[in-house]
Amino acid sequence: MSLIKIEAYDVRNIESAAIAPSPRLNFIIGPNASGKTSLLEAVYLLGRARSFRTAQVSQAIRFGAGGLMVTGKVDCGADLALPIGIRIARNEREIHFAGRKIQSSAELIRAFPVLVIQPSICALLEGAPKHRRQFLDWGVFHFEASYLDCWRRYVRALSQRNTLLREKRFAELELWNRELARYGTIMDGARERYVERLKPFFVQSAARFFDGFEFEIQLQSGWSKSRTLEAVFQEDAASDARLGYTQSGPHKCDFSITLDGRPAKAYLSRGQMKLLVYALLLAQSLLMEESAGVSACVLIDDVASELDENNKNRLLAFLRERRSQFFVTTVAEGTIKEAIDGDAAVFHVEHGQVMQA
Ligand SMILES: Nc1ncnc2c1ncn2[C@@H]1O[C@H](COP(=O)(O)OP(=O)(O)OP(=O)(O)O)[C@@H](O)[C@H]1O
Repeated sequence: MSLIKIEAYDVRNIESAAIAPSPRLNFIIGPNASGKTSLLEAVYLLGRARSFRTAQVSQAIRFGAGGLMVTGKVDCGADLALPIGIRIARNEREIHFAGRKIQSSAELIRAFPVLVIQPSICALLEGAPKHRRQFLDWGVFHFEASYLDCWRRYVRALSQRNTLLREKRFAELELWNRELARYGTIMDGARERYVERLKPFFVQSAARFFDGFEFEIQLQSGWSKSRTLEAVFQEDAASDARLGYTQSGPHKCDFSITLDGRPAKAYLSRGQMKLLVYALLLAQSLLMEESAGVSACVLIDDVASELDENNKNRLLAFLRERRSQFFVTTVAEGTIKEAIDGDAAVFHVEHGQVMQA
């Protein structure tokens, strides 16, 4: 899936921009603070209905404007291009896809899968486990149609169980323990399958940046598999009640990456960590491209940051081989010059104005 047209209004410093991107590589070039990230933000909003820069999407509205709007056309293959659009005002949000208004951002996420790689992306491996759960869940969501429903039911049951624990209403726990175990077990199975699918693609993409390193992804389910999930919830009820929350379960799931059996994040340099995260996210897009029959649009903000010439060139060579759509920003045209081929589109951004080269 790729965006073949995009119009953005009042997104950060962009008052209005209209571009016709390439279905493959798109380079966005401009000085600091010109609006390159703002353009990526517009694309991200179309696929996620939220910002990748801030938790409050309203902060993406241009100063002084009442709301922002992004519209586009998604090429779904087989000569089918569907309109997509989002409008965000301070207290309301409206999403349209294929000519109708949609209520949940889940539909949008499915319609236009978008991934972002930004300078702070190392948080994926170095930050809190919630980043890694989001990474997994976004991936699983595109493979298993029932996953979202299951995840929602789990979250609801978890919240109920935590309330009962805090209020010491133990007689009512059993029902929620069962509900939680039922959906938690399904979620765990889906995450395990996803990681198994991802592994060969991760090995493939990591091999592009690291010579002779053997990385492995280790999934931690969130509880010790020596007990069933239902047994965990039943047996831990007393200690959970003392804490006031459910200590174990798929909501505590995490994964780590090891290098020859050691935690990679303890040994790699900053630049290597960045490459490892690149490898992980590109593996996610590769997996989609090869197995799910759809491809994600990948946004790469400030491609040259922290990468040496050799690694940056390896990355660009890798992108050129892919069928996915990429939007890549840089401050200096020289950094990406060699990757500009006949299929690529180049955009220059200055003071919030976007010009197609
Ligand atoms: N809501 C907003 N309204 C107007 N301007 C904003 C808003 N949010 C951020 N800006 C400004 O928009 C400008 C462009 O920011 P952006 O992050 O897009 O720049 P950039 O080209 O990616 O720069 P860099 O290369 O430094 O990362 C900045 O001056 C920023 O302060």
